[in-house]
Amino acid sequence: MEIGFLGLGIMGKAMSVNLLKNGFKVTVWNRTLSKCNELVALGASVGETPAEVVKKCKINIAMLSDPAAALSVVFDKDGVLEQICGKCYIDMSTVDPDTSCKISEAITSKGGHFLEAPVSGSKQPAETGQLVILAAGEKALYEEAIPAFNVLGKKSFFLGQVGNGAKMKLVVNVIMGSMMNAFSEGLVLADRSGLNPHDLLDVLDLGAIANPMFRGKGPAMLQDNYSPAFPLKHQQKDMRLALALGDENAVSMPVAAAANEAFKKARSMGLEDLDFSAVFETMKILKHKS
Ligand SMILES: NC(=O)C1=CN([C@@H]2O[C@H](COP(=O)(O)OP(=O)(O)OC[C@H]3O[C@@H](n4cnc5c(N)ncnc54)[C@H](OP(=O)(O)O)[C@@H]3O)[C@@H](O)[C@H]2O)C=CC1
Ligand SMILES: O=CCCC(=O)O
Repeated sequence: MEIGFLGLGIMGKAMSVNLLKNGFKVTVWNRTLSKCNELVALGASVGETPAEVVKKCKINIAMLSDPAAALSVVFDKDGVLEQICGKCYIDMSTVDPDTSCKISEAITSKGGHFLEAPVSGSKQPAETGQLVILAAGEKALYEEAIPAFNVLGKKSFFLGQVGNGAKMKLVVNVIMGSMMNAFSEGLVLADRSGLNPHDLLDVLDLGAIANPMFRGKGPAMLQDNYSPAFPLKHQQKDMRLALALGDENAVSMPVAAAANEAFKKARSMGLEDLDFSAVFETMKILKHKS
């Protein structure tokens, strides 16, 4: 199966490398075209534009930063829409349900097939094919994409109509963003009240709230190491989109709203390209001042 892959950021690069290593032919495109070179060295072909990739490949995957990028790659000149008739488009970016529906309607009205399939899991699961895939849209395309999903992920869910994948992803990430804030506050509180925060990590890891995120990110955070796996700017984007979903559905979300403010504060401090765990830095400053 030949797959077109649009967007070679942290996730897209790891996912397309994984597809190549597992025997798929892959044609890649990235806005900054030079990022395609590493993939070419591993056997990928390159398309000069999204339209060129879609013209060549029956199944196309996108992994783009945000709603604006997802819309631009589909609707702009030389975009996906120009060649989509009879072709398949799977958007794995994290976007809001409205963006996903807009893309779906445009693609299907041109005779293309659409699936949204955002993922849970970060850089390392993308490298090792351990993502959790949250698909929704055309069931026949979901079934056709299973061989690729089986390489990219450890489990795929089909969630029904377009928008449900986006909603599930936003709900997961709003919980994750709130947890990261609570974790950061706890680490600062332990430190400022005279405890060893490394002891806190050990205690947490043995109790009812042990989880891979605390276990994986905690030690790095205590060394001020925020090498980006999931960039903070994307986590804040997901908080913003999840809060908008809460707004639409009259769901009061005070915890998420407070967490969003901390991520915004981190962006204002220039931390947007670091890992989202860098929100910890905002807590350190606040506690210093108090
Ligand atoms: N990192 C993670 O842990 C996870 C991320 N996600 C989601 O996956 C998506 C990608 O994340 P990630 O790989 O980390 O992000 P990166 O910031 O590393 O990559 C973003 C990609 O989007 C492209 N892009 C940005 N703006 C535009 C535009 N206007 N037109 C065309 N292309 C554009 C970038 O191109 P260029 O190289 O030219 O800048 C790059 O290929 C996001 O929606 C994110 O929320 C989901 C799960 C985990
Ligand atoms: O959207 C990003 C999710 C990151 C993760 O699941 O660790």
